[in-house]
Amino acid sequence: MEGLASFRPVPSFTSRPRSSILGKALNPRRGNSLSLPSSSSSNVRAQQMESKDDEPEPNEGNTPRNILEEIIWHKDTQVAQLKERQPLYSLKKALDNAPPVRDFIGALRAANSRTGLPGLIAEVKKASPSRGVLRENFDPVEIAQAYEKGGAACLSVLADEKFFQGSYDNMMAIRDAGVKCPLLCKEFIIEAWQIYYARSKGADAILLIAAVLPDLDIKYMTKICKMLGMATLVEVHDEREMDRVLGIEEVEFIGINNRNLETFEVDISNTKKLLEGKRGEEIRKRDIVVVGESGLFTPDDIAYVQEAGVKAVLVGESIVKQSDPEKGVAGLFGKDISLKSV
Ligand SMILES: O=P(O)(O)OC[C@@H](O)[C@@H](O)c1c[nH]c2ccccc12
Repeated sequence: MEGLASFRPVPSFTSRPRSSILGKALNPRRGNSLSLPSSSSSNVRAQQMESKDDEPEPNEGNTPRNILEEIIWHKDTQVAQLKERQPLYSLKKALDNAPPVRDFIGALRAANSRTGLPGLIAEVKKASPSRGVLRENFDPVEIAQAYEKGGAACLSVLADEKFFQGSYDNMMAIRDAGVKCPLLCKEFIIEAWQIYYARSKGADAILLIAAVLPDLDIKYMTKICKMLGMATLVEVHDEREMDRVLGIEEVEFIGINNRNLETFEVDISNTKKLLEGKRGEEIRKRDIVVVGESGLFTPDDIAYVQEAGVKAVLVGESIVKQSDPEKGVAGLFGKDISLKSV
C-alpha cells in the first residue's frame, strides 16, 4: 500500500494519500467514478434499496457501503477543493499567525491527578448522523465556556460541516473568546494538509481514525503533529485496530471508541475489552494515555471505564444536551470537578 510516508520529506508534501478505506472499495479517484457527487451516489443507493433481493448487492465501488465511507468520500472531495484555494506553502505561512499550541495530554494528566477521575474532553457537538440535532440553541462559545467552568480539562470541537454541523469557525471563536482548555479538532483526517489547516485554525490536537488510515499514514501524520507541537489522538474500535496502533512506536495517545462508526452501535464494554490482558500491560508500560470515547452518560459509566484503565474520557451527547452544560459536567461525574471545587 502506498502510504503518506512514501511522500516524505514533510515540507515538500504535495501528493494525495490513499487511505485504506478509500483504497478498499470506493476510492472516488480510481476506477469509473471519479469524484462522484453525493447526490448521484445517494441515487445509486436508493436504487439498491429498492432491490427485492435480500442478498447484499455487489458493490461496484461506486457507492459508499456505510456512513463512515460516505463521510470519507465526501471529505476527499472537500479537501481537494480547500487545498486548491490554500495550497500547503501558503498554509504553512499562516501557521506563524496561529495561536500558540497548548499541551493537550498534559492538561488531561493534570486533571486526572487533580480530581482522581478521568480528565474530561468535553465535546462541542451540535449534531451527528446517528443522533440528529442534539441541541437546537447551539452557541459553541457559550457551551465551551460552560464546559471549562464545569472542570473540563480539554475540549473537542467538531469541524465537519456536512455530517456533524460543525465548523472551523467554531473552533476559532472558542479560542478567540479566551477559553484556555486545549482544543481537539474533531475532523476526519485523510491528508497531512488537514493537519496544517487545523493548526492554522488554532487546534492543539487532532484525531486520526485507525479504521480510515493505514499504519504508515498514522506514523507519518503523528510525526507531523509532533513537529507542530500538537498531540495526536489515535482512535481504535476493535482489537485488530488496537494491535495495529500499538505496533506504531510514535503513538502515545489512544482513544477507544465505544461506537462503531460503520453501524453506530454503542457498547461501553468495548473500552474494557480492549484494555484487558497483554494490551493493557503494554499500554501501562509505555505510559500511553487512553481515552474512553462515546456513550458515557452517568457516574457509573465513568467509574466503569476508569476501572478499565482510562485516564481520560471524551463525552459529547450527555453533556451537550443539558440546558446548563456546566451542571451537566458535574452530573456526569456525580460531583463538582471544577477548579473552584478544590
Ligand atoms: O456523543 P458521545 O456519544 O458522547 O460521543 C462523543 C465522541 O466520542 C464522538 O463524537 C466521536 C468519537 N469518535 C468520533 C469520530 C468522528 C466523529 C465523532 C466521534
